[in-house]
Order: sequence, then structure tokens, then C-alpha cells
Amino acid sequence: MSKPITFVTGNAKKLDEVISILGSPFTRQIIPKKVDLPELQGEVDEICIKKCEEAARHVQGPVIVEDTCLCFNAMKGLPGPYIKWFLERLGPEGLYTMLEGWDDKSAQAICTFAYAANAHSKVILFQGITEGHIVYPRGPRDFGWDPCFQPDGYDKTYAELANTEKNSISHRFKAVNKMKDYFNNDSLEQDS
Ligand SMILES: O=c1nc[nH]c2c1ncn2[C@H]1C[C@H](O)[C@@H](COP(=O)(O)OP(=O)(O)OP(=O)(O)O)O1
Ligand SMILES: [Mg+2]
Repeated sequence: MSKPITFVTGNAKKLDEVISILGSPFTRQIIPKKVDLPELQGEVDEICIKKCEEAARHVQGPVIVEDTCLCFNAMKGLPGPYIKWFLERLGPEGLYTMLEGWDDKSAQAICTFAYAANAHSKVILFQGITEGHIVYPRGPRDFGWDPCFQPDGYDKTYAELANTEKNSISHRFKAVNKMKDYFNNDSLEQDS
């Protein structure tokens, strides 16, 4: 039997989504652990690798972390990994207002998981991207920037979609599925 994996996150909503996307037939047990890890600045892959290395130092055993970006194409990908601080100060309305001067309201939601088998092993990344547009906020306010992100092909924001529907198209869904494939198929020889 493989060891359980600790998911280090300070965000309960993320954890809920990951657990419901993973579903029951997953080969490894996931143990949540709430630690607000320091997040360095830089490109998203580098931020995730460092966040995972930091988490691996906290946890004696296999660990995953996740970092979420919201990238405005008009702003060449900003706020990107810094979205948390923009959201905290400006709220979803303010995110919408940031793009007032631009015709291009398109955006990408990017979810990146980072996994390390232990504190000394190489970090592996799994990324999912969902394309959409930044709109004036609509829908419930219970998760981050969901009210102002409308995925392409839908006339509802993430916040207006049922949880199961968001979880079937989201950036997080796509990343979790890549991670799931890895643990179901490829991981055995690397870290059993
Ligand atoms: O699907 C999502 N829909 C709407 N908002 C979201 C989503 N996923 C993350 N978010 C928010 C949370 C935080 O304001 C920022 C990402 O920052 P991020 O560092 O990845 O999350 P966090 O600090 O809350 O948790 P963690 O302890 O796992 O780093 O975007
Ligand atoms: Mg964070």
C-alpha cells in the first residue's frame, strides 16, 4: 500500500473542490494540512516548485501543494500568481474595473499542482488551464474570483454554475485529472 499524500493548503474551498473532483476511486489517501506557506515571487512553475519544497520540509512524507493564477491577456498575464492580493484589496468588482480601459477582457484560470515524494525528490507539476472572460461579478460570493470569471462557451460565471458543473470544466478539474493519471499509471516505479 502506498503512503498517504498530504495536501498542504490554507484554502478550505480548494480542498473541497479537489476532494470532489478526485472522487472515491483514487489510489492514494489525501490528508489535508493547513499551513499558510510563504510564496515566493516569479513565474508560476518556480513559485509552485518552491512552495512544494517548503511544504515537503513541513511534512515527513509525500506532499502536494497547489497554486492558482488568474491571468488577464490584456495585461500580458498579470495579476497571474499575485491574484490573491489583488482580490483581497479590490474584490471581484475591482478586478473587473482593472480591465475598464481594455477591449480585451479575455483571461485564463490556471491551476498548478506540485508533488514531491519526499523532501529530497524532484518536484513534479500538473497544470490545467480554462479560458474565459472577466465580467461584472454575478453569483454567490463564497469562493474568490468565481463571480467575475465566465468560462468560454458558458453564459454563467463560475460562481453561477453548480459546483458539479464548475468541477467538470475548471482549471482545477484539468490539473487534478493529470495528477490522477500520474498516480494511477506512472508513479509506482518512482516513489513506492
Ligand atoms: O477556483 C477558484 N475560483 C475562484 N477563486 C480561486 C479559485 N482558486 C483559488 N482562488 C483564489 C484564492 C486566492 O485568493 C487566489 C489563489 O491564491 P493561492 O495562493 O493559490 O491560494 P490560497 O493562498 O488561498 O491557498 P494555498 O494555501 O493553497 O496557497 O485565488
Ligand atoms: Mg497561497
